[in-house]
Amino acid sequence: MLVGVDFRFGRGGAGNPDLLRKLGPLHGFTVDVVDDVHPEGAERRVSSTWIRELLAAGDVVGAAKVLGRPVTVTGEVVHGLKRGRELGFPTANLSEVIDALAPADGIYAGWLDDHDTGIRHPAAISVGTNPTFDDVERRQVEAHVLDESGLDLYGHQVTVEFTDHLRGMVAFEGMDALIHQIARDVAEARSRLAQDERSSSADMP
Ligand SMILES: Cc1cc2nc3c(=O)[nH]c(=O)nc-3n(C[C@H](O)[C@H](O)[C@H](O)COP(=O)(O)O)c2cc1C
Ligand SMILES: Nc1ncnc2c1ncn2[C@@H]1O[C@H](COP(=O)(O)OP(=O)(O)O)[C@@H](O)[C@H]1O
Repeated sequence: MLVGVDFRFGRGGAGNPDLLRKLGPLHGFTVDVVDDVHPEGAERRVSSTWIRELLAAGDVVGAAKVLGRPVTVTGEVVHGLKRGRELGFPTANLSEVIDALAPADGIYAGWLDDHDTGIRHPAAISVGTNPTFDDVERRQVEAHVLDESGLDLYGHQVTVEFTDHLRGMVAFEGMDALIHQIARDVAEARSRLAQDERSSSADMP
C-alpha cells in the first residue's frame, strides 16, 4: 500500500500510517509512506487540488511545473460544425476526452502531436463552447495547426499540449471580429512557440 505521510483512515480519521504499518503484517500487506513533494522553490506541496486550481485559472505554465510535465489532453479528431474552414481557420476537434485535465475555457498556444503520423505541429488552441455562436453545447478542445490548410486529421489520435495561456474565451458580436482576433491569436501563438522551442532545445544536453 502506498500512502502519503498525512494519510488518515477509519472512524474520525483515527488511523494513520504508523497504525497501517502495524496492521500490514497481520493482514498480509506492506506499507510504503511517501513524503510530501514540493516543486522547486515552492512552499506548497504538490496536490491534485493545487493542480485543479491552476488549471481553473488557465495557468498552464504553473500547472506544468506542479505536475512535472506539460498539461495535455488526448483524444480522437472528430467532425465539428465545419465552421472552422469558413472562418479561414480549420480546427481539429477532439472527441470527448476521458481523464481530461483540460484547462479553463480560453485560448492557448501549444502543440498538436499526431500519433498516426508522429508529427508535432505548432497550434493555436481553443477550449470552450464557442459563445460567439449559440449552437455548441459541449465544451470542446479544438486546435488550429499554424500555417497549414490541407491536413486531414479526422480519425487520428492526437495529444494537444498547452504551453501558454493567451486570453479568455469571448462572445464576439459577429464573425468578422472573431476572424480578426483569431488571426492575432495565431500570430501570438507563433511567437510564443518559437520561444518555447528555443528554450526546450536549450535544455537538451
Ligand atoms: C485561436 C482560436 C481562437 C478562438 N477564439 C474564440 C473566441 O474568442 N470566441 C468564440 O466563440 N470562439 C473562438 N474560437 C472557436 C471558433 O468559434 C471555432 O473554432 C469555430 O467555430 C469552428 O468550429 P468547428 O471546428 O466546430 O467548425 C477560437 C478558435 C481558435 C482556433
Ligand atoms: N491547419 C489545420 N488545422 C487543423 N485542422 C486542419 C487544418 N487544415 C486542415 N484541417 C482539417 O480540417 C478539419 C477541421 O476543419 P473544420 O472546418 O474546423 O471542420 P470541423 O468542424 O469538422 O472541425 C480538421 O479535422 C482537419 O482534418
